[in-house]
Amino acid sequence: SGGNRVGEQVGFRIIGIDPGSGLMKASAKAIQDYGLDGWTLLEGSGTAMTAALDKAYKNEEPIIVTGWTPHWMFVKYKLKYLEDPKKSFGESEEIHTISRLGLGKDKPSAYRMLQQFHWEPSDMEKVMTLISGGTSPEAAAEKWVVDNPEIVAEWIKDVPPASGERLKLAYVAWDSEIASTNVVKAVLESKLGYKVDMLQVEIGPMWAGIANGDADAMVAAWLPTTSIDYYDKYKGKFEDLGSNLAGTKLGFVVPNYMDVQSIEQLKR
Ligand SMILES: C[SH](C)CC(=O)O
Repeated sequence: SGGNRVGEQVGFRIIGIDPGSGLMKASAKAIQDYGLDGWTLLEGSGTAMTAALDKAYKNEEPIIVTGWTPHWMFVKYKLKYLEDPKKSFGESEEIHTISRLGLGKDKPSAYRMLQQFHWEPSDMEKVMTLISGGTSPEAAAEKWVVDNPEIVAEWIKDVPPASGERLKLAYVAWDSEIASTNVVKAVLESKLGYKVDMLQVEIGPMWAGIANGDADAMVAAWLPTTSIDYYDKYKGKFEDLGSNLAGTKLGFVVPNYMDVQSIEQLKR
């Protein structure tokens, strides 16, 4: 069947990202749901996954990666999601902003800005694409802030400055969260006078850091499904400030030059 041909072409391997991510959990579920016996989901990182994709794409070689939207890879390459009729990857979700308990009292300006932070997938992809092209995350974020004064004005509406106060943002090194966290930092610093530290950690320590107060906030909670394990584990020990982006997607992603359309075709 098609699964054998495509499977043989990619060595029955799917190139994944960091093991704790919800995307990897959903990917393992898809392998189970579609009966993909003999297939291996390779653990790694977002960076390693995009490096493998770049190499394969340049040589027009077959590859299957775990992918998500928003992502610059859909701007840079001609890619498609494999159809997921069993909905192993769930529905489109939202990314939520999460803060430690008490942030609203201790740092009201940052708290208010974080509550008002909301943008579109196309906004995030602009920053991600600049970064993937070699611009530093800080410079890409600052450029986006300068280029989008009306959106930024919404985020800081009725927010008094807090000159010199410190704030700690936790994040996981996914290209989407590198973009969003740097944009939030740029606005907090340039518009509200905060000194922002960014703490890059794996997903588990990110949630633990918010729950134990080591970090003030993060803008990386994909919900209601992707981050649900951590959301449930730390329930009551964080504050959900709501959605900062709507319209995400998760799945298995392949270059358009591959003749495969659905996850079902991967079955041996
Ligand atoms: C990889 S997505 C940016 C988020 C997640 O999988 O938890």
